Amino acid sequence: MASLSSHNTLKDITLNDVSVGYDKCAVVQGASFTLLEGQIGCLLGPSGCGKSTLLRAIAGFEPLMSGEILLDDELISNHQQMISPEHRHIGMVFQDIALFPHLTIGQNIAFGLGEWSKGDAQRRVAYLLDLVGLSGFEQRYPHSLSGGQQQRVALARAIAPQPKLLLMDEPFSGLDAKLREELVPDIREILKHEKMSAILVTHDQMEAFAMADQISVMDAGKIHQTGSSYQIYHRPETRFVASFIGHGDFLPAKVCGADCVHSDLGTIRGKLNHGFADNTEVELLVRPDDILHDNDSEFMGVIVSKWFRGSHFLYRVKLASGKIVYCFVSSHHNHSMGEKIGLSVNLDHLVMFPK
Ligand SMILES: Nc1ncnc2c1ncn2[C@@H]1O[C@H](COP(=O)(O)OP(=O)(O)OP(=O)(O)O)[C@@H](O)[C@H]1O
Repeated sequence: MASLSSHNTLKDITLNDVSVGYDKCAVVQGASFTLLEGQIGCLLGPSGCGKSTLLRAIAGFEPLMSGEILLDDELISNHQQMISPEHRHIGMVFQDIALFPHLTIGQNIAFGLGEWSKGDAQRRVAYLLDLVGLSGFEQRYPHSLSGGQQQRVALARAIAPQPKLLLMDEPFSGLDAKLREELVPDIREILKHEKMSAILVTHDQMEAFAMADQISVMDAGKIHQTGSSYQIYHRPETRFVASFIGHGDFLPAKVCGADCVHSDLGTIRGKLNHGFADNTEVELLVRPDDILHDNDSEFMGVIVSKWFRGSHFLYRVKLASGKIVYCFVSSHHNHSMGEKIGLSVNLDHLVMFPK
């Protein structure tokens, strides 16, 4: 097995057409993306779609069936060879925090610094304790820390040896929602401060939005789209991405020109995502914030469900055609169930899929 020649610098990672599986059966097929130096990537998808398998392949725990993985243009895996995990200079953080219970917090963080001089290791530990907000905890033991504090230590331990890349497999899923909400932006800030390239695995899109610069949305072993949070929410490239990310409905529509469609909510104008011929029957993605409560509109719908969300209501509204759509309305407009309200659509890009 080969070994990487250099480390302690931050690197791009590229996956080219990677397939990984168990017992000759591929569970990840044709995965490709590049993550630039210092960026945080995310593999986002439902349970069982192959996120952890792909992450394990990047770490060097799973061989590739085909394709290749490059770290700073250096081949680390293809179907014939793989650099062993310990020679990849990749750090890992898991859901199961797994700190060493018999070692102090300082010793836990210093665990991967065996080749450093004692003085350098001490300085690195002190620096990281400060960075993760745990100065003064060096002599404590893991059991005396909260779950969030332990996860900060796990992060400090993983980045202590300055890996080329940090891999995080559902690192926040064992924490309660409130703690997660506080910890996720903190961890992002720490990684950005360290200019650390990282890949996060999660099935939680809010976590992905809060953490990642680049999200790869996966389903059934395939990456459907890689892009920013904005791109995957507003410019989904597949029907799966459109339905998995955020709330949304598909409105039956018919193309009526270069920039318009006819629908149950009238003629809607906007830029088309790709060229459909006139009269093509399509499904138009409409998000709750695309549908406006409009008393002047001729298009009416009946409220069939409502949720109070503080600043606004999320209504489910049944159109004359029987189609039901989401609609955000300011919480000053407290309509009753069964009430009819006027609706109009405000879209600048029309995201459509063939029917
Ligand atoms: N060691 C293994 N041997 C055989 N099949 C496996 C193994 N590990 C995972 N699988 C299968 O591979 C598929 C993908 O699993 P994987 O754990 O990668 O998905 P995931 O997206 O990370 O799911 P989750 O979010 O639930 O952890 C699943 O069908 C799973 O049962």
